[in-house]
Amino acid sequence: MTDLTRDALGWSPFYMSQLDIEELDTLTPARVNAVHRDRVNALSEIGPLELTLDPGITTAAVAVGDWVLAAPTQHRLTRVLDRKTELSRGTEYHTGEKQLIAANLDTLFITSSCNADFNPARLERYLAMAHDALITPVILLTKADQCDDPDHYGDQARKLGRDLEVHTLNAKADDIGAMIAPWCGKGQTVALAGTSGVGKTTIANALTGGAAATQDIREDDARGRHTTTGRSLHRIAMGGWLIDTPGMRGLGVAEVSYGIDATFPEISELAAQCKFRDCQHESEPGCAVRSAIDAGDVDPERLKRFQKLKRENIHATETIAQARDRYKKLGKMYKNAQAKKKR
Ligand SMILES: Nc1nc2c(ncn2[C@@H]2O[C@H](COP(=O)(O)OP(=O)(O)OP(=O)(O)O)[C@@H](O)[C@H]2O)c(=O)[nH]1
Ligand SMILES: [Zn+2]
Repeated sequence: MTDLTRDALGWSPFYMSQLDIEELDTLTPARVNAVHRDRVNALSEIGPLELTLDPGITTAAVAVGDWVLAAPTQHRLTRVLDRKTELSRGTEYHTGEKQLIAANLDTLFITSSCNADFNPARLERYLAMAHDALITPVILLTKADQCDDPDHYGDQARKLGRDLEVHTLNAKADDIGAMIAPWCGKGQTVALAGTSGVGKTTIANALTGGAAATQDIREDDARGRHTTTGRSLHRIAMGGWLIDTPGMRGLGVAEVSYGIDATFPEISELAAQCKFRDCQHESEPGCAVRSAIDAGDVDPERLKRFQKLKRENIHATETIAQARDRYKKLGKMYKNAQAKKKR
């Protein structure tokens, strides 16, 4: 039997503090494990629930991993609780809207392989995303068994952060559970990110005993009906939870300026000492970053990738902000036209 107590589901004082006394008496906290067009599924102390949404809440505002309050007898979701962390994607450039990917993750396993897939710039993008969302990143480098010198990759990866956790492994044979147990214990929530073929499914299956591979499961919902739906919050043997949604598999980088600085601390800290506040660290006088590179203290390749990621981030962020402006203007135009019609 799966333990569905609040603690086992990842409940904490952070969520509890958001409830008032009446809510505490009448509503049931539940953790979302599937989001559909018009309803969500959630796990709670009283079992799995299928919930429709109160007016004013749309499923676009709910993510797998969310804690919600449910009125269980009416099978309704009444409120989404504030998130500890959130992963989202700014795909809708026309509206500037974010697409939610996962909520309340504690750890992101950034996965690559000890082969040509290994790419510091790509790993840094994922690191920036995790840092930006305040999610702990852990790097997993698979296919160590197919490589002569896995430590070479491990060492390269460790240079991408301070005290960065990096593990090289054979995803098909190693005891992955034991290796990453500290992040997968009771109530902890994790996800796997990385390009296609690096071994995410293999690792997910090792952690969940195959549950992640089985996207469609038949089970009785709260009303005793049979439902067949894709669930995306999977129980890990050590007591944690793995979020595996299609969105998790195609993460990009946008609006992560804080995360970029946190991913390149040796550069962002020096940048504060540059003579000019908007120093680009190209050829400006009094550039602390350039000095450190000349002195051999900072890797020039890291600076190049830092600058590239910053440029891309500004581009994406501006696009979203500009789109918002445009839509505001459009909205005004529309209102004016309506007002004229009425006159
Ligand atoms: N030898 C070896 N093979 C591995 C390892 N990790 C994964 N594989 C193999 O690599 C292939 C791809 O692994 P998957 O787990 O499907 O990769 P994925 O990241 O889930 O790929 P997508 O589903 O496309 O995102 C499979 O044939 C795995 O058996 C490893 O550490 N060592
Ligand atoms: Zn500078």
